[in-house]
Amino acid sequence: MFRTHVHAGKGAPPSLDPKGLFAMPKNKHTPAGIPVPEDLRPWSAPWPYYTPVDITPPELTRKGLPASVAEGWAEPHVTPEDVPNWPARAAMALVPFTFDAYHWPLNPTGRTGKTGRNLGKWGENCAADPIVVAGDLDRDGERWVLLIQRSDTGQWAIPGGMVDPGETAPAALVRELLEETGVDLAGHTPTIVYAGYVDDPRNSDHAWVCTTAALYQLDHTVLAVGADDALAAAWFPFADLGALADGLDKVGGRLYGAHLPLLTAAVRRLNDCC
Ligand SMILES: O=P(O)(O)OC[C@H]1O[C@@H](O)[C@H](O)[C@@H]1O
Repeated sequence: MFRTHVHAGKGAPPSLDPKGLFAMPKNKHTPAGIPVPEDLRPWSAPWPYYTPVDITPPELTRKGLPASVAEGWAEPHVTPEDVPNWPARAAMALVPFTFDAYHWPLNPTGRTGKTGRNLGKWGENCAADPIVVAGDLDRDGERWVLLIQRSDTGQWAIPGGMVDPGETAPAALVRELLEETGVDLAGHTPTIVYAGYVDDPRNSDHAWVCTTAALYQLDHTVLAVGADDALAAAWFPFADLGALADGLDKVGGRLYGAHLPLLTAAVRRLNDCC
């Protein structure tokens, strides 16, 4: 049985990923933050002259925000101080978080070296990630996972996306999969394999992604076509993460590294139950 230990945010161990195919995502639209030494990540560690990089893109500044709000993906609050319902948001959070002295929400993993917002919302942004697996190792000698190629980083990722306002995570799993691949799994009951923080390149000290990742198991692969913000959709070998690395290597692809903990959880679940 394949086993590996993965620290979220650190990528895969070199033995598993000698070619660096599971690298952490780089997003050309998000500047790098300042380096944060491990011992200064916790908010409790004093860092008097901490000056994170503001990663807010033009479409989320005071001037650009109205157009983004009209497009439906951004909330209208220029700073966290404008958000009216922090107690409710904190109570509903997938991963608990605290606030600083100015009542700005603080990233639950600590300092990121980045400030501002390059996500739809301040604080926690909820995503949903459908991990669709086909085939049976004993029956077929292989198992496959459905990935899409992201248009922002060019890396291969789970076909997930953000949960819309008023939408549930189960509904978002089905909607995102359909939008990005054309695969309709409405009516299927998936198994949640991961619920927590995602090491997304757009995360900052005050806005970050958490996700619910759920496993769907199909008997056979089905037709999948990249659509919406996916450049392509394809099935990759998924007997274990080594098989996935080999499959990516064959097409010269790389994994969206932030999804490695989610896929690791899926492999563990599959191998535990079979
Ligand atoms: O694809 P968009 O909507 O940009 O962002 C959501 C995705 O980004 C990741 O952090 C999440 O795990 C999810 O897959």
